[in-house]
Amino acid sequence: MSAVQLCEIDKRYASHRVLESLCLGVQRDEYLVLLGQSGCGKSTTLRLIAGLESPDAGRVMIGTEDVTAIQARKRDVSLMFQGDGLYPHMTIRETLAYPMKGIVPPAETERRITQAAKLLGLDSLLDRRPEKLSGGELRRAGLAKSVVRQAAVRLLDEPLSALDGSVRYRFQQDLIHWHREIPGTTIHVTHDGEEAMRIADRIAVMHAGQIVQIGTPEEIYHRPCCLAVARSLGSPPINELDSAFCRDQSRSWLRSMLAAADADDLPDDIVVAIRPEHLTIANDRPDADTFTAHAVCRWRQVFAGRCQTRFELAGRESNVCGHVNAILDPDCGVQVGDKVTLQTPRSNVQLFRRSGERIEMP
Ligand SMILES: Nc1ncnc2c1ncn2[C@@H]1O[C@H](COP(=O)(O)OP(=O)(O)OP(=O)(O)O)[C@@H](O)[C@H]1O
Repeated sequence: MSAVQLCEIDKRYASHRVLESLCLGVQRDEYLVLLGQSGCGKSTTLRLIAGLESPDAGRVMIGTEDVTAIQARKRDVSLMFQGDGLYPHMTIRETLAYPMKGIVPPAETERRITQAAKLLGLDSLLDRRPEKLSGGELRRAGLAKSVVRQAAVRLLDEPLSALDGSVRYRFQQDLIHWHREIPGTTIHVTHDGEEAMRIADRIAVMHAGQIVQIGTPEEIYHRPCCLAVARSLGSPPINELDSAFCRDQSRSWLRSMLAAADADDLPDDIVVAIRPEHLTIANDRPDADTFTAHAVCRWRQVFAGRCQTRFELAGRESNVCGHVNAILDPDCGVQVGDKVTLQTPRSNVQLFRRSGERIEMP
């Protein structure tokens, strides 16, 4: 059974259509990350689930209940906004206790606050006001509000934004720990593909007001349904080679790929996409099934056991017809200025139409 279900949701602000026939099913107890570029409608989707916005069409289900017309405060949902959402004039303890006043017995309120403080390492900070906390502590205190609320569905809007380095890493671990320790369904919004990959059970990718693909991080990363999804994950981003490159070097190879896929597209209308970590340096003569490209190394940096490189692709008459990023073995010996042949097995090559649609390979 789905914990949250959005069915055919439309949402407009004046004449601006933000969500269009959006459908999303979130399973009970899963950690779902809603990933998409700025402005694609992620926060609006969270606000609709929380009941802070109403859809123009469609239904919002929480569990088996249709909550489309039910007020926010009557939904079993908590929402952590961008930022911490703390009250400057209250201590953290008072802020956490405030929403439970008159609703939850004092002993239970105290138990929940103690549990949240222990879970998030806030014990010694409960009697401080927000001004006396660091950025990471503020975020943990903000999350504690969701912990004490004990809602079945927890919504987090960009919870890691504006945190950097170790603080960000620590808070990310806190989120995973909290989700495992306190059962519930978590929906986390971000535009950061790496963050989504590290944290999600499943990722739902949004584009232009719709969910375009939903799946495990592995599925989304390795089998994106379109170029927009392929671009949303991976750092450095997926390499996209267009027909200018194919005309010069691998046109017949690409024709055979298209024939194998039973696609009648012309090579000129195709984008060849390869993840940077899938490229290696060819030492022997590659077989006919292998993708190859002649390239010149223009940048190289070894960092954290990875050799990040950028190559110019050499076209006919030595003109430059594109660039690719590659993550190579630090021992591969490639230096800036070296002329090499890059290669990858056919199984690592993904083909897309210029319109963005994926061409399935057999
Ligand atoms: N109350 C509002 N009135 C008018 N337009 C709005 C309102 N709220 C959001 N929008 C518009 O709706 C679109 C989607 O906004 P939303 O905040 O859902 O996007 P988002 O994907 O969460 O973006 P970001 O990652 O930048 O927060 C944007 O173009 C935004 O300007």
